Amino acid sequence: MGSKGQNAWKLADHPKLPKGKTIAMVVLDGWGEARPDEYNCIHVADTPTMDSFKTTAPEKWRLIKAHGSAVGLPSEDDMGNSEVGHNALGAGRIFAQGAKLVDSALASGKIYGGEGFKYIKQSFDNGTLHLIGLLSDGGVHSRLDQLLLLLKGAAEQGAKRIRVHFLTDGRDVLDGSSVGFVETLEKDLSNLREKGVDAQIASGGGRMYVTMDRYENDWNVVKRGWDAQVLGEAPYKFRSAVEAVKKLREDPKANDQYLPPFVIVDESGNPVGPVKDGDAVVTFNFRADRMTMLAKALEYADFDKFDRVRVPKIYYAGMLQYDGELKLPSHYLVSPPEIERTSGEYLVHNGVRTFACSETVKFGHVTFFWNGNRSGCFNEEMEEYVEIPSDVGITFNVQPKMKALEIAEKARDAILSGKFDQIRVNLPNGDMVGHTGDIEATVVACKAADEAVKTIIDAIEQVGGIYVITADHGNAEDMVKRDKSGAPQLDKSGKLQILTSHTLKPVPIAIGGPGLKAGTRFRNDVPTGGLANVAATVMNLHGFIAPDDYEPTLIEVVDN
Ligand SMILES: O=C(O)[C@@H](CO)OP(=O)(O)O
Ligand SMILES: [Mn+2]
Ligand SMILES: [Mn+2]
Repeated sequence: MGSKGQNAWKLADHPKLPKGKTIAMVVLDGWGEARPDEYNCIHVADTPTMDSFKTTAPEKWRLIKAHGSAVGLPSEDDMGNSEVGHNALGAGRIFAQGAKLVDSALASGKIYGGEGFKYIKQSFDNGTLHLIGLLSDGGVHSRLDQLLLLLKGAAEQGAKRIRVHFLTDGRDVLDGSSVGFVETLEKDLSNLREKGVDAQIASGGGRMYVTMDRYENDWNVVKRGWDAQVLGEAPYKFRSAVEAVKKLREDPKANDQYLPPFVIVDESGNPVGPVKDGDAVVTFNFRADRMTMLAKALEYADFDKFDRVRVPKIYYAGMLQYDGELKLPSHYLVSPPEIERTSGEYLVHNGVRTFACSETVKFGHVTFFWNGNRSGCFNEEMEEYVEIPSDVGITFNVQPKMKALEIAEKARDAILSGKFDQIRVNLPNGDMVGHTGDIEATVVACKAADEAVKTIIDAIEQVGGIYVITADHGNAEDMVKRDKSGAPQLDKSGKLQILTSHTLKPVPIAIGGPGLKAGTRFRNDVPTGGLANVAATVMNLHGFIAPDDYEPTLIEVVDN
């Protein structure tokens, strides 16, 4: 529990809304609102439940912002993502997020005076500095410009030998863009070499196949990365990284997200950058979920998830600290946002019993991210978190229904059990299948998510409860890259450019159910409302007024 006294957690009663209603809080992952055309999979799909909210009760349906400054990102060109989206939903306030904090630490130079940088600097005289992370300008997990600044800064601070181990993206940026990012990186590294720094790329692989698994769905992914990055072993060996990516992409089934691991070798065929005793490692992603597993492998003495074979004694720092509860990693270059006093923590102190559920690939979204990047419950007696195992080793276009039905059934049972006041789920389909770029499969995915919503609201109907249905950011509602006028863009060969990434679109929020007091509706004086306004809204529906510093509620109760 937090350090505040019990009284400080007490929420004031809402003057009009009762306590004790069962509330379903549903987050459709990657479900935005966009023009209804053939590349909008939500529009194409049969989604009668989600449609009905909009058409039958417009005063209980609206759009909210889910990108840019509304979720603490540096600019309005930054698409939303699950981390910042669920942070905002759960915390009820907008925190300057990792991307922004790293930008300012680099701009001011403060990053080099911090504890984390001083720690890794100990390797600079005799060791190598390794940088591991996602190579793109997507801005969801990392950013190329930040990596380039860090490389330059580290060299100025005395790093003499640098090795970069990159993961290709194709998920937050267009598939195929990896080659350009590697070329840019190579150029910067060659500038450093001209200045006398021994700087090179040492290994690579696609983010979804190498290193960036999350929530312990498949440790093999992290192992493939470990073997290449730390041990210097991989099925493919190349003399140059640009050549590696180009060659591996020649396989007609290849894409940036799933490139196999490779290492760069010297003229005698030896890997140029395995990690050795006395080296430093920095994982340069600012976002937590897909770096936590590697952080554990790099940091923990006791580790049994795979055979690490060789565990070098290194100075390891994360770009940020990824898990505030586990204090993982213990060294980091930039302090993470301090997301405290989240709605989940308030609600347990006010007697609200919570059930949270998703499948593995989104499980931490409604637990870890929701609770401000903190693993575990606040109070085990008041909360139950249920994880449904995700399918492993597949791309989700082959299984577009994912575990939506199972999640909905768990939620239904939790609602009907009477044991919980809040039932919180994430439905992954629109996002996970949207990221594959497979339009047909994404249509199936959207329908499955809609059916899951139906199961949940039917249960709410039975117990006289309330539902709040929203999303964390867009994805499935737009599957093509567009020009300024909104027309789909073609690539050089005349092919449609498929958008695998999230979008800048707003997301819907709908409230309803038999437990919703008559006269409850969306206010019209918070037109710029965003995800951070949802926490106060949900607190109201539980019968409480949110703390003063929370973003304002979206609802009002008018006397009929
Ligand atoms: O898969 C992920 O890591 C991101 C995209 O990079 O998606 P989301 O934010 O929806 O988790
Ligand atoms: Mn998401
Ligand atoms: Mn996503």
